Amino acid sequence: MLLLASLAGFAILVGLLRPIFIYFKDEKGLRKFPAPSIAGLSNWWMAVIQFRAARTKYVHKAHEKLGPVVRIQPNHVSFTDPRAIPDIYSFQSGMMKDDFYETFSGPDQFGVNEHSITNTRDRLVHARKRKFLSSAFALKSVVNVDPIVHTVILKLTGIFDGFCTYGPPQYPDAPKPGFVNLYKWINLFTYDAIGEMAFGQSFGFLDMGDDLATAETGDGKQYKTHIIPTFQNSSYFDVLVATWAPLIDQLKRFTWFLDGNRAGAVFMDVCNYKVRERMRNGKPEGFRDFFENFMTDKQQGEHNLDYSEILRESNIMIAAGNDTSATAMGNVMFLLIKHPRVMAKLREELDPVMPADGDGAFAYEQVKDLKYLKACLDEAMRRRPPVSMGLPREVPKGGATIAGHYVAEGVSVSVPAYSIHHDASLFPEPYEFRPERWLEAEGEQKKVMQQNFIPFSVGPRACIGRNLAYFEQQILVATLVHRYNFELVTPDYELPVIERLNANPDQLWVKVTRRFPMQA
Ligand code: HEM
Repeated sequence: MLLLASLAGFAILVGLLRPIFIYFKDEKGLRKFPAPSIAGLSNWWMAVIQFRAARTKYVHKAHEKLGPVVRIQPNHVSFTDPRAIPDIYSFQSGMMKDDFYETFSGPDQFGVNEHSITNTRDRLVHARKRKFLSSAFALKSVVNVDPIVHTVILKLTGIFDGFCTYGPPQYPDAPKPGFVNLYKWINLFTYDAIGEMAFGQSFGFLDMGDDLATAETGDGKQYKTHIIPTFQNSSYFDVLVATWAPLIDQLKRFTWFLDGNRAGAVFMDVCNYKVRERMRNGKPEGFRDFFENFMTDKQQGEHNLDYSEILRESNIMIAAGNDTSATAMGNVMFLLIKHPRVMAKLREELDPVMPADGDGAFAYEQVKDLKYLKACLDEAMRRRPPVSMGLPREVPKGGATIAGHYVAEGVSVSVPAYSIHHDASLFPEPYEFRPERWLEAEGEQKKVMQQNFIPFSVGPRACIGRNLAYFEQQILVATLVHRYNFELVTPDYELPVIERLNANPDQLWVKVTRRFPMQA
């Protein structure tokens, strides 16, 4: 007994002393970088700020206090010097995604552990996937689905028109009667839209007014799940666990009973159902959905992907295609409602474009070149980037010089988009929501702004869905702004951020009324 207690005591002592020993030994020369609290010594500082769903906020504060280079984990250095963007993310940097991304892998319902385009760390595997997926998201493919998305927008406007006439249902969690959670409705829209665009079949969430999705296990059992909280729980849990990247597998094994741990598998079951449904139904009539685009090339040659890969990449289309876009649209709507001057100016641009006998939903052709609309979208993604945190990359063999600082190989490095977007030397008065800055800037200033605007990241791992993201925002935001007035619960309401993987807005309760008489 005594021997056991001594062994346990010894193990605890080693567990406590090891990080201190590593810290002072400083083999990678990281002690020269300042660190907030115990971040240089232990991963607990990161774990706590992730647990609070506020990683970027605390990393940003650490930079404000300690300067442009900060050690935010024992093996992770964060940079807010803009020179670090190409040094870390460009093609030439030679950096790959680090082991943080392993948290998004694991066996699927058939026991296969296939990496997706977003989390593979293998250069060749990534290049192959990027090639067959990029045609699915090319601007031409996106524009092709405009009539399909149009019908989904009309469904949403039909529902909102009903709210304006009869009042919305009584939501028990609404802070005031007659208010609706705009962010939730936008998220129902993004699911239905990606269902149509990617698989030729909507999720049917707008019709239900709810996010209850069908899921299918590997052995064919079907069940229902609320997909929005499922995805949110899963990404919150995965990112928290990734704090201890080398221990991800063990941590997941010992936390099997937590909802967040199980949520990833449930989300995969929803994707499995969607893919199986698409395979049963065959291709949709009249247009090429993204599924067909990535299964075959332009000459109709089959890519011959195996089911695990089809499932993984479909999962990414559903996950990446929803949460970021809904976040961006929730944010821009909130910022427009908060800034009536900007809203009025945007309407001046939109009103003449919608014909008097139009159906109320903008077509892509009508909005694609509207400059003020684009400036509003960019300004919102600058102020509230949907992916705010620094995306970690691993310094390759031989080390690297980042923004003038030598960093040893194997160290994780990152640049948080939020901090770059709020650097006053790049974006004057950075906390102001002023879309005009994108139209007024000229010459060198314009170049600086464009180079340091990184909501979609840059380089080989930059967002592949950027065209789709702008397309959805342009048509939906234009339609909502043109057709409705929105009122916040109180004019001074500030929309909180809940940072899981993406920096999601909290609930956005608004009162919706029609701008024009009901016939338009
Ligand atoms: C406003 C909306 C969006 C934002 C802000 C956004 C942002 C980003 C960012 C920052 C990355 C880099 C992630 C990393 O390095 O870990 C990324 C990658 C990616 N995004 Fe998006 N995204 C958006 C919409 C979409 C959409 C609509 C899709 C497609 C359905 C999509 C698909 C992807 C994919 C597949 C990757 C991985 C690319 C690769 O590793 O080669 N995204 N996105």
